Amino acid sequence: MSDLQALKYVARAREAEEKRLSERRRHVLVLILRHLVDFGYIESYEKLSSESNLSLQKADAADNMDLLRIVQEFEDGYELKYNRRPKLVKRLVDEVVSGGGGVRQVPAAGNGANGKPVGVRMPSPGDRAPQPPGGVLSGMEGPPVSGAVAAKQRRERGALSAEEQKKAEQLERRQVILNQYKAPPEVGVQRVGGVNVDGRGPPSPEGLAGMQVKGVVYSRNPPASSKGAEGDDETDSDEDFQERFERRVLKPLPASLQGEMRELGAAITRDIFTENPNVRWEDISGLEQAKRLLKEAVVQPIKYPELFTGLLAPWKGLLLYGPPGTGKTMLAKAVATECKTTFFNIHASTIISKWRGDSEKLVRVLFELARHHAPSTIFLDEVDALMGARGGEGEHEASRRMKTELLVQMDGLARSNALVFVLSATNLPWELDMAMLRRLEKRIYVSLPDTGARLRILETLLGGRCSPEVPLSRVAELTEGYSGSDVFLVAKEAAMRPLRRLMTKLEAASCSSSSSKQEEVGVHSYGSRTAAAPGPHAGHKASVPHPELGPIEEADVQAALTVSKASAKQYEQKYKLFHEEYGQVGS
Ligand SMILES: Nc1ncnc2c1ncn2[C@@H]1O[C@H](COP(=O)(O)OP(=O)(O)OP(=O)(O)O)[C@@H](O)[C@H]1O
Repeated sequence: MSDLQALKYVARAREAEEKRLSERRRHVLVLILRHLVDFGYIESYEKLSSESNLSLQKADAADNMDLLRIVQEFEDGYELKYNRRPKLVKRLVDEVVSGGGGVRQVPAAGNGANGKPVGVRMPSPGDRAPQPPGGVLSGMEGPPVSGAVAAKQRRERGALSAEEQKKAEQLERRQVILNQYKAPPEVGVQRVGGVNVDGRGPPSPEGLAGMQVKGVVYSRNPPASSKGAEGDDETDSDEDFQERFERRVLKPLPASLQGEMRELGAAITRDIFTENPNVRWEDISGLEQAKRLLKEAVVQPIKYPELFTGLLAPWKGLLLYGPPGTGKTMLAKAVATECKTTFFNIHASTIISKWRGDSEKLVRVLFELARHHAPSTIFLDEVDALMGARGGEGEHEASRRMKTELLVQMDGLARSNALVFVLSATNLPWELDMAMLRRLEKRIYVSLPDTGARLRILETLLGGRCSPEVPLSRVAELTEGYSGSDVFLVAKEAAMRPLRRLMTKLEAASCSSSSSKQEEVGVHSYGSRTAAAPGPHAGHKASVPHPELGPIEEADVQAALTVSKASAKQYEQKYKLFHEEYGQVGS
């Protein structure tokens, strides 16, 4: 097998394993959601649902499957195998644990004194290790891990035969492996969104309003960020996207985010792309070099991290700059569609207006979340609005602090190995703060489209709608200086014209039909009151033939060209100058 194939194989295997893990995590969450609803813990359901972006409308426990049944089957299977009931839950307060060598007092966890959150306890040597991946039932294979601890103690006392010794070593190795799967403290199911889900605490009666508990009819809206993800018409690629999204976002917020920071974290999570933006590289006409560079900078380092190390470590800050409407946002969306990263779509206004005064904290939380959900891309659209030159007249103190924080976070990224990229876009690159520009080390010029790219946009939009006489290549030449968005407007204007002609015909036809209807009704009503029955055209327009939408003619395109002008030409020179001075690549 060649090195390249081997790398591909490793990358694919890693992806498959990640996929399995994410699916299992998702299944557990769905089962918990179902359990909460079945037992009336509606507030807890709501919290978990919004935190995990899952709802029972989207996925439910399979028939005859619920958490209680799984636990019962596990207990029964365990008992059958080891002749005793498994211990599933341990009390954390003043519990007396009998270990191999005596009696030990477990301190109450999370009382504030030890700084640990409530309900989370650091592992101690006597703990039973968590089950390995593969589901609760597969965890039954092999003796319980506490056996490894006991064996170790006996071995230390020299009380083991050679064979027992070997077995003990195997058990220890197994424990080490199992420990690798130990859930980080924040993943504990004992507290979800600050709510106990261990069956204690009363269900909230008001939370039950509007909710049919069995077979859930959940009347409230799902969280905004999950809207659209539940559509029926998802294609395969959308499912892939959704799966990737869930793989990252189902992870609860990091435990380090507490109180106010947790709220900010939840707000930012809503800015993660939950729907597939569905922009493929091939949807973007031209800009071949920009596409290639983006792939090289973001896609490949994630796919082949082994190759992008040391000197070849990926760029962490990227800037797309160029005239408005040239496809910068499209490029970013293609990154979101095609790259397997969590995509934080951050508009300058999200950080500035919504969080006035809190922007600095928001930036910190944003980067923390991006690391938490890595590999991630933070897309900062209109980055000039966020990171204009500092120290300007009338600059607000809060804005200055936010900018400094952004720079600090960018520095942190550059130093770390976390696969987090900052992809930013601007129409006004010369207004960017110099320190920020320096940190956006890969600067990609997204220029006005050339003739070939304009022709491709026109063909994509108008192909099949135009009469064969329309010379699209000539139109492409005539639109020199137009941005992709300007070309789109020309195409739209041209396509509107046959529609207007059709509308005129339809209106005329419906006028003549209603006047003939009036005439008929009039004749009857003048004749006799009882004969005023509707005529053949009354009440519907069945006899009016529907004119067809004709093709776009050359005159339509000419007319469209006279009303849609190039909007972005005036700054072309300025972009070129900036590109020569600071840009690294043309497109
Ligand atoms: N290269 C392109 N290929 C196909 N369509 C394009 C291209 N460039 C622009 N367009 C069209 O123009 C529209 C606007 O593009 P986009 O929003 O990506 O531009 P932008 O550079 O981000 O603009 P702004 O800087 O004003 O935000 C797109 O929705 C698309 O219809």
